[in-house]
Amino acid sequence: MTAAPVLLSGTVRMGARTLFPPLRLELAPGRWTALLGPSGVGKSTLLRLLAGLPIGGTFEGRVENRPPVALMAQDPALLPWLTARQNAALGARLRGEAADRDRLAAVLRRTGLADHGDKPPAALSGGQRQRVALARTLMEDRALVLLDEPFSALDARMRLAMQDLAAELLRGRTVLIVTHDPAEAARLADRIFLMTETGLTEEVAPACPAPRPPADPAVLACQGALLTRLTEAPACA
Ligand SMILES: Nc1ncnc2c1ncn2[C@@H]1O[C@H](COP(=O)(O)OP(=O)(O)OP(=O)(O)O)[C@@H](O)[C@H]1O
Repeated sequence: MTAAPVLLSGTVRMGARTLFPPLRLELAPGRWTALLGPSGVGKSTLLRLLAGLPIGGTFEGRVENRPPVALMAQDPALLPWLTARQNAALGARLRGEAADRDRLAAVLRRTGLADHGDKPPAALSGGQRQRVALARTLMEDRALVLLDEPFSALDARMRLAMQDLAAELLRGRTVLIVTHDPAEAARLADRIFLMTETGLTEEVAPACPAPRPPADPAVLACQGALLTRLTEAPACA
């Protein structure tokens, strides 16, 4: 979809504090990149910069080759006065367009929300609300898709199913997923980066095509290596 890699380079200052030193993150076109790291290190801030959204601090750097973006933020941010179905179709509504009804029905069905489409967010569980936000993201036809802990509220079985669904429906897109789950990164990503206060380091992703079986030996080995690296990384101030 995107011809050139999306490239973010630069540093962020939050008041007197440098959030992260100058770094360079390159997203391979049409591939999944995973970003892991301690809480507060700046992962969501990187996503917001890639999405072209304001951040709490000052960005000294640039984003190059940014195509149209869909962002699934950590907070589902559903509109409480709309139903689950209307929230899933919000992108089209905001653009003054009619949502593709067949696609909407299919996405709601495949996210397990077919029986919940008429409910307001307040009548949904946390995992259901997260799936509405996922459905909203999957409804968008964007070359760059940014996912901030998109499956964190889901039970193990649903998490695997939604990972498979996202891998299927986002095939060919450039995807950056922020996750605290090493197993998720090992299943889904073509490239994996660990973010610490000293910058980014690349970890080796399994070579076989994603989505990978969760018990694949290469996935388990990658998961273990990531977990070790994460437990060694210093916590953020
Ligand atoms: N709007 C803001 N104003 C001031 N500080 C902010 C703002 N947004 C984020 N920060 C600070 O920037 C730092 C990085 O936040 P960010 O949300 O990017 O971290 P993260 O790595 O995504 O964390 P987590 O894994 O907990 O989601 C944190 O110390 C946070 O408190």
